[in-house]
Amino acid sequence: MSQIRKPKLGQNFLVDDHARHAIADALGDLSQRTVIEIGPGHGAITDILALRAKRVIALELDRSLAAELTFRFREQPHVQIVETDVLKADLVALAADETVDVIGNLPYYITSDILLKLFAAATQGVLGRAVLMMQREVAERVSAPPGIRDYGLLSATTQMYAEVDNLFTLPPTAFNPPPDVYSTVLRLHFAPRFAELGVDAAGFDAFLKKCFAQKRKTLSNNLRFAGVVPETIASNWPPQIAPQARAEQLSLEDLAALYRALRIEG
Ligand SMILES: C[S@@+](CC[C@H](N)C(=O)[O-])C[C@H]1O[C@@H](n2cnc3c(N)ncnc32)[C@H](O)[C@@H]1O
Repeated sequence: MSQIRKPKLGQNFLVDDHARHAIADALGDLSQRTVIEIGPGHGAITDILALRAKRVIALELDRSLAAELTFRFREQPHVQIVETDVLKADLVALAADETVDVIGNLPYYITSDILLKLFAAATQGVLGRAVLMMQREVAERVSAPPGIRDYGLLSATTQMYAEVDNLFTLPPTAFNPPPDVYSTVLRLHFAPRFAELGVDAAGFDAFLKKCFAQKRKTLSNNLRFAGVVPETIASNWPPQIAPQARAEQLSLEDLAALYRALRIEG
């Protein structure tokens, strides 16, 4: 391949044939689905999607890779290659009133930003599922249940928007060039929980940031530090939550109950 790799764009291309099929398989039957692929690269996953999906929209920032794929799929109108930064793409407009799925061996340097972008689209109801490969340590944080060491703001935020399955982990040798880290594939089934838990998305997202601001602090100290009046905390603290609890120990149900009790805005 004549392509010059751009390490800054997270270009570690998947070369394990079994793995690229397993990633596509994780989205299930795609014959009636539109799939948005993030960072198609040389098309390791795109080639499989093109055979299986009703429609594929692949978003690639690297101009020469986008040109390579545009040429390769020039006679397959159901495969659209868009040269763009995924963080600037309008996913809701691309979905065009359908519920679409997302797939991607992500550029790891912007994993969190991509997740936040997907969550915003999920609140618009346009996303079904996503199968995403990311650095193993990040995947462990995303999928950790409360009370586990890895559980934190990223876990709580993700789990407000989606059910998360940790599917499998790949060694660096599955890629060319091999990255320095192991990689894990997660499947997200988007099902935002805000209405069910009686909270508003923007306010509760901001509240979670306050709750998890400093891991070493108790939850009530984090809230005080964020400017919540101590009397408000003392008089509204739900009885089921221990006064010295840390945010990392609490379920989303408990955090939502606390948010409702404190009626914290923004
Ligand atoms: C880890 S590689 C995966 C490539 C291919 N899907 C594979 O599995 O072999 C990440 C890809 O994302 C692309 N990329 C990096 N930053 C991007 C961005 N902001 N928007 C869209 N694509 C991006 C890179 O150019 C690269 O092709």
